[in-house]
Amino acid sequence: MPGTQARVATVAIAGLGLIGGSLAAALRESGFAARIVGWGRRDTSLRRGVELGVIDAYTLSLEEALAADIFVICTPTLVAADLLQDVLRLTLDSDRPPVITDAASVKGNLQRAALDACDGSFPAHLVLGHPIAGSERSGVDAAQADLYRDHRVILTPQAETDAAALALVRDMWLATGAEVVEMDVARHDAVLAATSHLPHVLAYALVDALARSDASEEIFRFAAGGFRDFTRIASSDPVMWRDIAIANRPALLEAIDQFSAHLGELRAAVETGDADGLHSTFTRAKAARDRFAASLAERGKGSSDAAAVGQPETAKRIQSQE
Ligand SMILES: NC(=O)C1=CN([C@@H]2O[C@H](COP(=O)(O)OP(=O)(O)OC[C@H]3O[C@@H](n4cnc5c(N)ncnc54)[C@H](O)[C@@H]3O)[C@@H](O)[C@H]2O)C=CC1
Ligand SMILES: O=C(O)C(=O)Cc1ccc(O)cc1
Repeated sequence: MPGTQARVATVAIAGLGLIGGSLAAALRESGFAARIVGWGRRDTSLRRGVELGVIDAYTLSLEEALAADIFVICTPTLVAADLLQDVLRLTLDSDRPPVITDAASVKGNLQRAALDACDGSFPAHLVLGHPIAGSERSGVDAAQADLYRDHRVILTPQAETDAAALALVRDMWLATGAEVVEMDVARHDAVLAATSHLPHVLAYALVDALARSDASEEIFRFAAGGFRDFTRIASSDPVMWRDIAIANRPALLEAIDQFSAHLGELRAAVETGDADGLHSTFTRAKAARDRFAASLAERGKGSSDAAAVGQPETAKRIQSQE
């Protein structure tokens, strides 16, 4: 941003897809960093990132990327754990390591990876994070500078976390227009298992079950808006969700089991024609969903639910900022 002093010289983004590309674009637009550099193992998305004006430059050298002030891991969840270990091993003895952070959807596996790489002590320069914003799309071409605006970002600092590192990561996300909250790692993984990972598993399961049924052609031909709304997230990237399901196994199993028990109760109500039971479940759920929709509207995410989750129809495509 012309005339504004950048908070840091360089932010390096590892994994320039939807999430990394949107962060890069937002930070460029806000002037938070003087320079945004992409890092990856192959240059395809990185070259595209420069073309789109999302990043200033890129490197395939991890050592070079680690010269940045902040190194943000935005790769799929299981890759993130391996990369985090490489990065921690390379920076542990450094006098001036970059602040390391990430955007992955599960935090427990990264916390364990960090402890493993650092002989059981949590590194002070690591701040694990998770933006609660995104969509079913992936890749740098889907990046949006306003993806995080008015959305929450969860940071999970530990007792060992350096206060200045935490403040820097907090400021980085605030510069994207997000609201930053802090949470315990286990709590994060339990809450996200229920509100994000379970719904994705259910959407994939429903679409897969119907697609494999004998009447699938007819079923999809007559599916209406409700089916489309319920199943949008089954268009999400299978690699990303495979990684999330594996990384968050205990919490996701708990969420699936609780939901299965609830579905079993609903099944019994349908079987026995328990009109009161069905009516009270649906009434409770409607009230909860209406409260949720109202709170989204209040937080200023636009007039529709679609805007709240960053659907493509509402996406502002990245314009070249060169
Ligand atoms: N898509 C979403 O709505 C959200 C995703 N997340 C998390 O953010 C992370 C990134 O997700 P997206 O941006 O959606 O995925 P994406 O597929 O759009 O981008 C991932 C990027 O990582 C790179 N990558 C893959 N394997 C790599 C490797 N071995 N080494 C280096 N780079 C590699 C890819 O080339 C790509 O540029 C994931 O951990 C995901 O769980 C978090 C919040 C929302
Ligand atoms: O597409 C959607 O509605 C999402 O739920 C986006 C999303 C995906 C993964 C996350 O960890 C957080 C948000």
